Amino acid sequence: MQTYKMFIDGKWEDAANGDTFETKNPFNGQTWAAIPKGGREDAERAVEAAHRAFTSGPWPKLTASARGHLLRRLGDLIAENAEHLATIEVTDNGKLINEMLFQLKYIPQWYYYFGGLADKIEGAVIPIDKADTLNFTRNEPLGVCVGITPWNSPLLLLAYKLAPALAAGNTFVAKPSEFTSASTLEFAKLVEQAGFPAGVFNVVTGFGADVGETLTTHRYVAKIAFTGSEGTGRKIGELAARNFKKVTLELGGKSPHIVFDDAEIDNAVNGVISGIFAATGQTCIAGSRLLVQRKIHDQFLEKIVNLAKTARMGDPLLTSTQVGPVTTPPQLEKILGYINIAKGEGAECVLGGGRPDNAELSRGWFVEPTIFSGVRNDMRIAQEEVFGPVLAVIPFDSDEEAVHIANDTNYGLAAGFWTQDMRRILKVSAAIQAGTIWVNTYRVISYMSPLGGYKHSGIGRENGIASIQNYMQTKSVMISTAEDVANPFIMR
Ligand SMILES: NC(=O)C1=CN([C@@H]2O[C@H](COP(=O)(O)OP(=O)(O)OC[C@H]3O[C@@H](n4cnc5c(N)ncnc54)[C@H](OP(=O)(O)O)[C@@H]3O)[C@@H](O)[C@H]2O)C=CC1
Ligand SMILES: CCCCCC/C=C/C(=O)O
Repeated sequence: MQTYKMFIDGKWEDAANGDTFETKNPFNGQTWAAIPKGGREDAERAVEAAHRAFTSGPWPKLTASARGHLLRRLGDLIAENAEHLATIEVTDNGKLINEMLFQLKYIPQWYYYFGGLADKIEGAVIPIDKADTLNFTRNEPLGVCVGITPWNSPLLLLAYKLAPALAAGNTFVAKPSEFTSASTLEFAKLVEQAGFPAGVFNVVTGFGADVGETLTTHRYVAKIAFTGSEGTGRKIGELAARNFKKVTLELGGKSPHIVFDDAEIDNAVNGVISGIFAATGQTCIAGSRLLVQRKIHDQFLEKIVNLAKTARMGDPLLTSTQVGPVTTPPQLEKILGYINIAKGEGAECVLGGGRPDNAELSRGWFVEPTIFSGVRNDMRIAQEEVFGPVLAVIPFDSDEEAVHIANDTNYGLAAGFWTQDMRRILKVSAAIQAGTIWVNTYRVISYMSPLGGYKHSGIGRENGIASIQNYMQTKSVMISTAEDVANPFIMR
């Protein structure tokens, strides 16, 4: 049993009231760590520390190059500790070690990339149409930024927010999900080791309702970057709007994954299976609605069922495991609930549909890879985010119908399709309303490429050069070079 402390103002702290909560391993349901149950007071302390660090002390005096150097040093430390961090993530969220090792080895790139960008943030000199006036712009940091992250990929989704925020000169308070706080606290040790000044990065652990809301409403907080559910995103957006705080929201998805009849079928089968069953379906970009052209529908369905049947469920720390548990007991209940809803709606369960009948797996929070065929796009199983290993299969006839079904959802985070026809690739990728489109591949992400949602899937884009603008504001400076300032009562 491991005991953690929070990281506030460069110090390792218990919650003000001394409370802790347990964090459990989804593979066996066992408690493995105690996390401080921070509350309002702790959240306020963290924001105040971040505010002090932003306004005084060494951080605002650092050159942009020095900030970049610190970020690159942090990237190196993450790389050196990738295996340890990946193991903590797996113990906390049950994702496969293969996936988390890949993530942890890739995450340093965010700190290198945005570290490299820190000293390339330039203003402009604008030739305004005013005589004797020099006009230039400065891109300035916002102040205290808050990152509220979910349990599916805690350190990756933190990197999306923290790396550009620090590169731009802000300070930061992180609030990880109550279900997966340990990795962010382990990560804070590396921030300390990298030599960031006290208060520049803080972690408050605890529950969304009190810690999260305090962070969202505190008057010193300038910006909230959130990844999570649509419902919590809406709450955060509403609270932030009342005080004109800036937000980036990366919310849910019901991503269409389309297979046209000219697709390379074996590649498409592999892409579709990994699109929904990798990460046990617990990813906002899961390809959870499979649209298959009618001509190949039955053959394709048979192939994916046969492949999904072979998935090895088990200990996510074993590299041979292909499907791990779901992360939380509420999530398990939610997924089983949706499976019942789909059955009640008349969809045909052609694979899985419950918890595995296996003594070892029954200790953990496992759901069988599940496939429903005969789904209509107006069913709840096709419209609502399940966030689990549940695939809804819908037939279609024409390209127009595929695009119509793909877009007939409130979400618009991602989409994928498989075809060999270049004209179709260009037309369909333009017609689908989603922030990321994959063609003949799925779930590829890069620190260099913007991602985010259309419609209810969110506001703003993370990653890519432009995302650093989410953490800056522009000031326009006008300097008169005129010798006389005349005519006091007119606008200049
Ligand atoms: N887009 C994505 O990547 C994700 C989407 N989801 C979707 O959300 C569903 C539910 O998962 P859940 O964990 O409840 O997701 P939430 O959106 O509730 O949680 C995400 C983060 O927000 C925090 N939070 C919760 N309430 C508030 C609040 N009022 N103010 C500020 N922060 C808050 C949570 O803290 P705490 O953990 O303490 O509640 C957590 O850190 C999933 O089934 C899935 O559909 C979930 C995870 C990721
Ligand atoms: C297009 C949105 C991409 C979100 C990437 C984050 C994914 C995390 C995960 O799959 O765990």
